[in-house]
Amino acid sequence: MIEVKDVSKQFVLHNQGGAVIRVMQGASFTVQPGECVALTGASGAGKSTLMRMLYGNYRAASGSIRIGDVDLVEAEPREIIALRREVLGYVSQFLRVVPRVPTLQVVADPLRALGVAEPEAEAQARGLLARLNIPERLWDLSPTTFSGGEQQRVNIARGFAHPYPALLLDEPTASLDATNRAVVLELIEAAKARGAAVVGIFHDAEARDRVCDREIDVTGFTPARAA
Ligand SMILES: Nc1ncnc2c1ncn2[C@@H]1O[C@H](COP(=O)(O)OP(=O)(O)OP(=O)(O)O)[C@@H](O)[C@H]1O
Repeated sequence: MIEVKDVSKQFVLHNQGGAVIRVMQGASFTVQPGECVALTGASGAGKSTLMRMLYGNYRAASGSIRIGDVDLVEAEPREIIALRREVLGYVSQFLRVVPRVPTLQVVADPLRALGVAEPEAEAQARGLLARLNIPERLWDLSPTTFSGGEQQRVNIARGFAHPYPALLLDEPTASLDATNRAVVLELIEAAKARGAAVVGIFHDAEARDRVCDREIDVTGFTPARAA
């Protein structure tokens, strides 16, 4: 489902004399449906950079990243947008939303974009918000003023609303208490059970050990080591 082959990445710092920073070389791995893989490695090793390439925010310098039937290295922006709508979900650590949009709508939006009928999209959003213990009195408010943990749970509800075949998770349990952390781990396990291919960064080692089948240490892809 997710197939990364010989990916390299470098950054050119145009405002610093065109300095070139080579951060990745020869990154190759596959994630099967129903499998969860954790990206590990020391700070600065390239976990976030790899995640951004998997989501299509950064373009790899070479190699291929196949998710579904799209190669993110070659894809046109409209193909990436379609992939994100239908196939590739992403739960980032922080919620980014359009101001003044109510929470219920924030969570139901990905379903509406897929053509799911309004009552069904809203019912699904309500179910997830309740499961993630967001008080019902908050559902009609914009999440911009919510606490860090509340915002993260809204983000998780949004990311799990549609059964994406591929899912990227950036520290999905970072700001959560024990109860909500357990709910998120159950959601990840359920996604795997229905066949999602999951890649995540988990600094929460216990969570990682529970839901991940395998770890990939991205230090193995840093140019000095890979050379
Ligand atoms: N936009 C960018 N421009 C220039 N260099 C960058 C950029 N993004 C990342 N880097 C560099 O790439 C390297 C990898 O960074 P990255 O954020 O991917 O590491 P990480 O493993 O996610 O670290 P952490 O665990 O601290 O978040 C670092 O040396 C960083 O400075």
